[in-house]
Amino acid sequence: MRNFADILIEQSIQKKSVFVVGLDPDIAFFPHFLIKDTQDASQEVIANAIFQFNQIIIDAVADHVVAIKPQLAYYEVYGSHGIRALEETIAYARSKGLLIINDAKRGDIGSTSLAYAKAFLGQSPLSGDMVTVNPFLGSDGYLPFVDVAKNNGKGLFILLKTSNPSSHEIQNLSLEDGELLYFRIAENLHKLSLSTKGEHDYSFIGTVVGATYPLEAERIRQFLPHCIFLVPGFGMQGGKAEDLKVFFDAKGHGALISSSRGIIYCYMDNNPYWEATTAEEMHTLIQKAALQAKEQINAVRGI
Ligand SMILES: O=c1ccn([C@@H]2O[C@H](COP(=O)(O)O)[C@@H](O)[C@H]2O)c(=O)[nH]1
Repeated sequence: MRNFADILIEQSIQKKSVFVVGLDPDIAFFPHFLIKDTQDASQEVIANAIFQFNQIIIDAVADHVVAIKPQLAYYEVYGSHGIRALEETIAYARSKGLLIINDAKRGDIGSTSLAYAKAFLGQSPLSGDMVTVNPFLGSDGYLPFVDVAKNNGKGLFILLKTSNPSSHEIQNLSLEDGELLYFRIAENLHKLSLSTKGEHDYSFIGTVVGATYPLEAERIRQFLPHCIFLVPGFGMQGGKAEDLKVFFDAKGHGALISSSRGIIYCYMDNNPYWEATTAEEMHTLIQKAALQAKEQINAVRGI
């Protein structure tokens, strides 16, 4: 049956891109034309600057990315104003034809997970197309996301092997039978993916695998042929384009590669005067960085 993975794959074929830009707005790195006084500005002023920043990025990357990935923490920190900026960003990205991955990493007891799932995959103004989900409360924590995604034609990414340096502390713990914890979660995911495959043979239930762990990714890719990988950690965290091949299937599908700071703050690179960057300069530099990243990734995919 047709599912959200079909939409994702068809859009990435049409745009010739599996690249995703993360929207992690930190006003400490905003040029002065967006905000000058970061200490005393009201939350409303900050939220307006965040939306303006995001609009510039979305305009610059829209031709080169299949989705944007707002990181919820950067909006929640400004309370209701921040959430308003997020809602405006989601609506703006949609108007440019982009898919939206809310990087929220939610997961709770079943009843609360259901509420989270409705917030991020239902009819709420916060709702995107996909959401990241923390599986560490067990299946009653993530199954509500699966149900709501299925009923609304959307998708989710369950954390498996995250990109951060200490991810091994918990995710690589050895279980009694010698299996690693993250791999046990992969076994559950595989079962779910078999019964939720779409026309392109991928489930709408994907998984997060960091670009910083290509060895693990190779094994996970073989074991989970029906799950799309969301791959953060490319760029700023050290994930390299040349290591990305193992994240894809033989057709160059099956993974979305995401970068946040490496793209959205590229105007700071080697520029001691970055605070004076103009909107036009920001647009040009970010567009160039997104195009370059897309092409590097496509080269590895053989596209
Ligand atoms: O394993 C994970 C899961 C999520 N993230 C998030 O992705 C971005 C990465 O930002 P960069 O600037 O490209 O390093 C950030 O929002 C993380 O919270 C991750 O890094 N790793």
